[in-house]
Amino acid sequence: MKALHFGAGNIGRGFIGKLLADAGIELTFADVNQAVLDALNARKEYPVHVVGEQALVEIVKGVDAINSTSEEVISKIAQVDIVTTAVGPQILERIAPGIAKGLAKRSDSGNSRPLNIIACENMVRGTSQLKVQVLNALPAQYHDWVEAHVGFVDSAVDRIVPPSESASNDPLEVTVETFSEWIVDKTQFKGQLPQIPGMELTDNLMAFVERKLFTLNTGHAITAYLGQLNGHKTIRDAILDGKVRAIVKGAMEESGAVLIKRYGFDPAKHAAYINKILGRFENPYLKDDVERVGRQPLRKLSAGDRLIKPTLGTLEYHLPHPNLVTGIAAAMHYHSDQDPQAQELAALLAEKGPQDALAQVSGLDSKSEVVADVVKAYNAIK
Ligand SMILES: NC(=O)C1=CN([C@@H]2O[C@H](COP(=O)(O)OP(=O)(O)OC[C@H]3O[C@@H](n4cnc5c(N)ncnc54)[C@H](O)[C@@H]3O)[C@@H](O)[C@H]2O)C=CC1
Ligand SMILES: O=P(O)(O)OC[C@H]1O[C@](O)(CO)[C@@H](O)[C@@H]1O
Repeated sequence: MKALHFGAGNIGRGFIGKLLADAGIELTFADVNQAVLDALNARKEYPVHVVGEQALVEIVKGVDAINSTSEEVISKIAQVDIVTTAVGPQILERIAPGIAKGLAKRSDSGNSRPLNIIACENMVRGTSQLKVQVLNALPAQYHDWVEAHVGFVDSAVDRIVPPSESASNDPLEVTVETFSEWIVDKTQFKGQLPQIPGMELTDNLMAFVERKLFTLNTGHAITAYLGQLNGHKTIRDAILDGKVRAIVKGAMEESGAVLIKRYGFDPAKHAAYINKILGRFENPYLKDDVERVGRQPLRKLSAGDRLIKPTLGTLEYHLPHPNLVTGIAAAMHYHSDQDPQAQELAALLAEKGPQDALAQVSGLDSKSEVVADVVKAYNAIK
C-alpha cells in the first residue's frame, strides 16, 4: 500500500502519518515547509514523543516527502492507494487543483485501482467539502470515472498535538498526548476497507464528528478564550482556574444535552466523556498555548463550527445555553498579533459594534435574543 499525506505538521507527523507508516504503508508527505521536507528526505524517519504517565519515544520510519506545489504530487496521486490531509480547513481549496490533475492522470494512465481520500481536519465532513472543490477543478469528462473509482471519506480526528518545543531544535520532533481517536465513514470507501490499526470504521460518523467537535473543540476553544481573558498562557493553567473550568464544563454539558437529544447518547457515558476531556486539558506533560487553540476566531465563530453550531442546537431543542453564550462573548474578546483573523475580528467589532459584528460572523439574527445575551456578556467582560 502507498499513501500520500498533505500537511507534515503536528497532526500529520504526530498522528495520521504515524498510523499509516506504523501500518507498514509506504508514506510520502506533501508540504510547503522546505525545512521539514529536507529533514524528512535526509533522515526518512522522525521521533514522536508520546507523553503521559509513562513517556515514550516512538520512531516513525520509511517516510519521504515532496513539495505540495510540485508536479510530483500529480504522479503520486496517479499511483497511491490512500490520500490523507491535515493542512487546515482554509488550505483545502489550495490542494484541490493538484488532486484534480492527479486524478485525471490516474484515469488517463488506465489505473483503475480504487483510491480513497480522507481529509483529517477539524471540520464537519471536511472530505465531502474537499470533493466539491476537486470536482470544480476537474474537467467534467472525468467525473463519472471519479465517482466509480475514488472514495471521499469523511473522518473525525482527535489527538491533542501542540507545536513541539523541541529542546534539540529538531524540526521533525513532535509531542503528542497518549489519547487518540481517528474515526472514518466506512460507507464512503471504494474497494476493500483498509485495516489500519488506530483507524476506526463506522457507519454512524456524524454522531462521532459532532461528539468530538462539539465537546472537545467547544470546551477547548472556550478554555482558550477565557484563559486569555484571565491572563493564562497555557490550556492547563486556564482549566485549573476554577472560574474558567466551571464555564467550560457548563458549556460542554449544554452542548452535550443537544448531542444526547440528537444522537441518543447515554447521559452518564457522555458525562464521563466530558470529564475525561477536562483531564486531557489538564495534561501536565503537554505545553499547549491558548493562542494555538484559540487561533482563527472567525472560523471558530462561524455558523457550522464549535461555538455557534451547538448554540443553534440548544435553540432548536429549547435547552439552556448561558455558558455557551459566555464562551462566544469571550471569543469576541480574543486578540493575537500573529493571527490575521483575530485582527479582522477586532476591526469588525470596532467598526460595527458587537451586535452586528457577531451577526455577520456567525450568521445569527442580529435582532435575536441569543445575540442580545451575547452582547450583554461581551459588554460585561469589557
Ligand atoms: N494539532 C492538533 O491537536 C489537531 C489538529 N487537527 C486539525 O489538523 C489540521 C492541521 O492542524 P495542525 O497539524 O495542528 O497544523 P500545523 O500547522 O501543525 O500543520 C499544517 C501543515 O500544513 C502545511 N501546509 C500549509 N499549506 C500547505 C499546502 N498547500 N500543501 C501541503 N501542506 C501545506 C503546513 O506547512 C504545516 O506543516 C487542522 O485542520 C486542525 O484543525 C485536528 C485534531 C488535532
Ligand atoms: O486546529 P483548530 O481547529 O484550529 O483548533 C485546535 C483544536 O484542534 C485540536 O488540536 C484537536 O481537535 C484541539 O486540541 C484544538 O481544539
